Amino acid sequence: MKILFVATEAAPIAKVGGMGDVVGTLTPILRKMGHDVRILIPYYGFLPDKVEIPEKTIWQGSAMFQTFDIFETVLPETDVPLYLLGHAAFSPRRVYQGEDEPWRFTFFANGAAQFALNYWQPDVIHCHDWHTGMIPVWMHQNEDIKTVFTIHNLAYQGPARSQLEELTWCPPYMQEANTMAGAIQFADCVNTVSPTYAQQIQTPEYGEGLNHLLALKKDKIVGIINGIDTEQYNPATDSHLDQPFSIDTLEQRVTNKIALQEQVGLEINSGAFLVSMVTRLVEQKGLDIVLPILEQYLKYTGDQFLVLGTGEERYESQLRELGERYSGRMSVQLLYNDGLSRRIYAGSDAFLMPSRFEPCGISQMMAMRYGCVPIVRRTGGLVDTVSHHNPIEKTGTGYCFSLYESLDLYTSLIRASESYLYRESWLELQKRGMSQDFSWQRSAEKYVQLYQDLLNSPAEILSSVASPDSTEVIPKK
Ligand SMILES: Nc1ncnc2c1ncn2[C@@H]1O[C@H](COP(=O)(O)OP(=O)(O)O[C@H]2O[C@H](CO)[C@@H](O)[C@H](O)[C@H]2O)[C@@H](O)[C@H]1O
Repeated sequence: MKILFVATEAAPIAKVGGMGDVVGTLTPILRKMGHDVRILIPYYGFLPDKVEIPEKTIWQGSAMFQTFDIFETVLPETDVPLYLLGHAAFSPRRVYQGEDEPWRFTFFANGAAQFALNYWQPDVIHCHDWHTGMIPVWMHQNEDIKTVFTIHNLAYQGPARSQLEELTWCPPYMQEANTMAGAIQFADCVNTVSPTYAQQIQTPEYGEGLNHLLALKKDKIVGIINGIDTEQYNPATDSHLDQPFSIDTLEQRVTNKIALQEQVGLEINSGAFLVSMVTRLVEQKGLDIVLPILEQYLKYTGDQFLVLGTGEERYESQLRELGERYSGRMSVQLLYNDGLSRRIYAGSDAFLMPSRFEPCGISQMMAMRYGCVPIVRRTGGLVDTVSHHNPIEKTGTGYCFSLYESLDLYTSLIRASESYLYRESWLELQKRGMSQDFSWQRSAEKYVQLYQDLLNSPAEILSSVASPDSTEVIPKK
């Protein structure tokens, strides 16, 4: 099959969050399975620092009264052909955060559709999030190209219909309120990145205003859990670590903890319980329930707290202020740094992810792979990837709490912190996390099945792709 991934991110060269991980790690696996998979992303200003790009364009096209160039290269360390859509709008050295976002990404989607129609025609265009949401709308009546639309973040829905109409061609049959809604209505298949979240988004609590539409389209919505690149993210071979280790040499992990404490300015104390977060600092990630109890937690315990992330100013400033007051016990790293994120997974004792909602979550899987125990809220993909620790039965991989409330989070933190004192049981917990299979293989097979069903008989998608898990009871908020 010929599949074109169209997205705004692709790890390792243009990654802001988990969508980049998915695009950059799923595509090489699909190619290994024998499919001609290629990626198209915008040609951002910083890309020449990250990948070799020939000066010569391979194709020129036009969209929304503008011309654009297509350059071809290869995603580093893979054999995935990578197309870059070049235009002045993408020259700044950033992926997001411009006032021109609605225009530049609608233009990108338009250019991508032109590219697929006129230069390299795939069997399936696999679109990701609102930025590419108009592609399924425009392709709706094209019988040769099917579309899959993956929701990584339902909260960002793109320009509203009224603004869209000023930007581009909105076909008369498109009645939806914004780009994301258009994609949900017209894609041949919509998927999100975990079975639990696929169910949750059909409820008012998680539907971000689109729950009715999603419930109406439920027959074409599936949940396929994300994987991680287990070769790239392997504590036994990761060159960013001071001391590589495996499940059999877990006692050596402490060297990474000490090196991390030293690097981020925490007191060097291998016995202190070190809890970390690596995250975009946005409302989704649960900062609103962390901040009210953080000071109390630091006062009550001798634990250490570390945050790596960037995002909204209100969160950055509150964290910075607390970090200054609890210097040595709390460290706040307001930056994006892949190497440091790996050192955090390898050196911290616990990884906190108290998300308000979580389509899948990749960080908690990376944490477990590196022997860092997750403390998560039972929501979305966190339900599907982390199970609650039961020291008697010797089961579970982390600490889970249910309510989106500071008190529930606090209780869970204290419980984890106290359990850390029982070293043997903690070691077993770490090992259970490290033994989980988070590789892409099973999910990649589900995507292939989904593409194949789409090309053969669209009506059968759900019966063959949806896993039994997708009928799970939706946990209450
Ligand atoms: N400051 C920083 N420095 C270095 N690395 C950082 C970083 N901040 C974040 N990261 C990295 O970015 C990734 C975050 O991925 P997640 O899936 O956990 O969340 P995100 O909300 O971005 O993804 C969205 O899309 C993905 C993919 O579908 C879904 O899993 C998820 O639920 C959804 O919200 C991880 O690889 C993490 O290490």
